[in-house]
Amino acid sequence: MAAPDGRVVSRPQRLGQGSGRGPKGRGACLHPLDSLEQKETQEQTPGQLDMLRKAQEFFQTCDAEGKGFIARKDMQRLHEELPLSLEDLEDVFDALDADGNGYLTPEEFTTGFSHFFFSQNNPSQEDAGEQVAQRHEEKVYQSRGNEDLGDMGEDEEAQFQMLMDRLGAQKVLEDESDVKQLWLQLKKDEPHLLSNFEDFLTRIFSQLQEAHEEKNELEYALKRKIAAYDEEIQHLYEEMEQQIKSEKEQFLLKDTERFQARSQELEQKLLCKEQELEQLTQKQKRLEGQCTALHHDKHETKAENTKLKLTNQELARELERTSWELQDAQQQLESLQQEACKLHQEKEMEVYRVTESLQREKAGLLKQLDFLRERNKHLRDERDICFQKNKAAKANTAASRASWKKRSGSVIGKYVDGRGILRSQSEEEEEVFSIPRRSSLGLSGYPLTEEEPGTGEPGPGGPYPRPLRRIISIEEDPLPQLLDGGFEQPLSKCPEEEEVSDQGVQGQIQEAPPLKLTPTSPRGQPVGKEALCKEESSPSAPDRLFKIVFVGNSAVGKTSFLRRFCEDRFSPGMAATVGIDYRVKTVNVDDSQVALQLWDTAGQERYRCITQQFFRKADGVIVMYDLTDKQSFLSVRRWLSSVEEAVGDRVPVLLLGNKLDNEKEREVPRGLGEQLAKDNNLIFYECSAYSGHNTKESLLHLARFLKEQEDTVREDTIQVGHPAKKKSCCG
Ligand SMILES: Nc1nc2c(ncn2[C@@H]2O[C@H](COP(=O)(O)OP(=O)(O)OP(=O)(O)O)[C@@H](O)[C@H]2O)c(=O)[nH]1
Ligand SMILES: [Ca+2]
Ligand SMILES: [Mg+2]
Repeated sequence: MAAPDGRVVSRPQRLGQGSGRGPKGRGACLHPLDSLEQKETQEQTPGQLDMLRKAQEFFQTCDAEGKGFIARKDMQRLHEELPLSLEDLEDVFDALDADGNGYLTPEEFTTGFSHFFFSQNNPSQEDAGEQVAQRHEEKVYQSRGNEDLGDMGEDEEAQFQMLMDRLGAQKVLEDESDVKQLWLQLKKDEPHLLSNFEDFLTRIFSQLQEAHEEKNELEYALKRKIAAYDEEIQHLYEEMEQQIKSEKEQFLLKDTERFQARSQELEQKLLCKEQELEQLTQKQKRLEGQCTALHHDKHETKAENTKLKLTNQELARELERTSWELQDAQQQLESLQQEACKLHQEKEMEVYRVTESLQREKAGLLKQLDFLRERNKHLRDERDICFQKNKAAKANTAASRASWKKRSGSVIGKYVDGRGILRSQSEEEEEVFSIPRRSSLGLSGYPLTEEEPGTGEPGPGGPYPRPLRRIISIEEDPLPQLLDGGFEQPLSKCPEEEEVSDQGVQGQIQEAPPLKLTPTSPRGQPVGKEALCKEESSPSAPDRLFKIVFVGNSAVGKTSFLRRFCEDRFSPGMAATVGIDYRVKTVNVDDSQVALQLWDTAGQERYRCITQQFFRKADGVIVMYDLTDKQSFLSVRRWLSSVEEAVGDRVPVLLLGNKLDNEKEREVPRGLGEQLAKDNNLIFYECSAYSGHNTKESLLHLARFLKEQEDTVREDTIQVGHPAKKKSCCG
């Protein structure tokens, strides 16, 4: 059996508790009776046989089922046969169960049973005292047997009582009668067994007594143990109670602490809430105050509102009246504006007429000048002839001729050599093309070049007297007299006539009749002269005028472009423009005549400040670059910014990439020009003054744009309160 602590505890097997491991399991093959019979045959003693039989009988009584062994409870069946109590029988069983396994085999039973009887037949093994006692018991047994037969004698009674006393049976047995009867029977029937019986009884009683004592002891030990357990339990209980008490106290302590903390917290919260409540009450009071104030205000506002409504109505009436008045004023203003417009146009035309007359005067003067030059030439020729006659003066004449050749900038010198002989045209052309970018002169014809200072015309009366230098300003607005009745005839002839005139000097000599002269030099074309030619298809006077300023680096082809546009001609090797020049050209734009005053500026750096001033009165600007010259394109931005500096972005700008004919030397891709135009809101064309490609188209585009812009502005100014806006050029 396994104890809780793991140790194996062995215990004597008890009936009813055991696992049923009976004597059969030990291989007891012999039937108890067989073994008894064997013994019977071996042991010849008749007493022993009797005893064995008796024992056999007892065994069979107990083992009624024929199991072959006797259990503790089987022993109780002997209660009726023997004068023994149930407790006594159990004690007997314990005594017989020699190996203590809880079962009595037939051997154990008979051995234990016959022990008493055989001990009598082997006296050598017993001590003498015992033998005496046995004999005495025998006698008792015998006497008892006698008594049983008849009435029991007093002697036998005394004997039995003595026996009982000796055995101390009174203490153990309650009723002696059964034992007495058995004793008597035995004494009478088999007196030799009496002593054995008495021995048996003695043993039994002594064992019973021992058992009793043991029981008492055990009872006592049990009581003690119980007391100890009780005490221990009591102790444990007390300890537990103590513990519970302390736990309780601790818990209570904690609980109270918690409770206190919680109550403090709650108190604080309560305090806070109270404060909040107080604040809220104050707020409520304040709001109530405000409410009442607002209520009052509302009433006041209501009254005011009605007042304001009335005022509003009055104002509305007034507004209506005012708007009527305003409308009247607008109508008046409109009519005034129209008048002003008309006046402006008239003024413009007046100016145009004045400048045109001036221009005519100038043309006349130029012609006079040419005539005078011619006269001068003739005079010189005459003089030269005179000189030739004079041989002595020959050397002097040669020296003077050499000095003339050096002055490339002089004009009259071109026509006269040192010897007074007219130079041939081919000679002059050679000179022109050997200096590719020679400067031309400003509009008014006065030399502006600084690279040729001191280039004087050594006339017969010493150096040529130079008049005051002057650059014509755009503000003066000089215009050829296109609108005058008689302009057409003389002006249409101009280009051919002026081909020969040089811009170098313009005397104030008058009254000389104009002469038709032969062209002397392609470089001699006066850059400052006006292209007074009018479009053949426009017989009527122009109804508006636009001033357009041409800018761009030097040599991009501005002058060439203007020449192509105005005269439909191209002359290679144009001289660089000096100062400023202008041409006028009338074009047809959508059934209306538009005069374009085209201002040709000098691209050279030193004239920039002059150019700048001309932007201010410009209606449009043309910025030109040479598409075979990257640098000229890079300068476009600078030109644009100086235009913007002067006029902001109110003026439309046409960007022209010239020299399209020279495609193989192109340095500026078309895309770049387009992109630049797109970025700056410009009109863009690539053109060629040489081939005439896009010259008319581009300028007509600009003219149309200007016209449309002006139309819009006019419309806008009529509508009051709508300021004119600049239209997008490249849209
Ligand atoms: N191939 C070619 N050459 C041109 C074209 N236009 C002008 N040129 C030449 O370029 C040179 C300069 O021409 P100009 O018209 O004097 O240039 P510009 O812009 O007036 O120069 P500045 O007066 O100094 O500002 C001349 O030799 C012209 O012959 C063109 O369309 N094609
Ligand atoms: Ca046994
Ligand atoms: Mg030029």
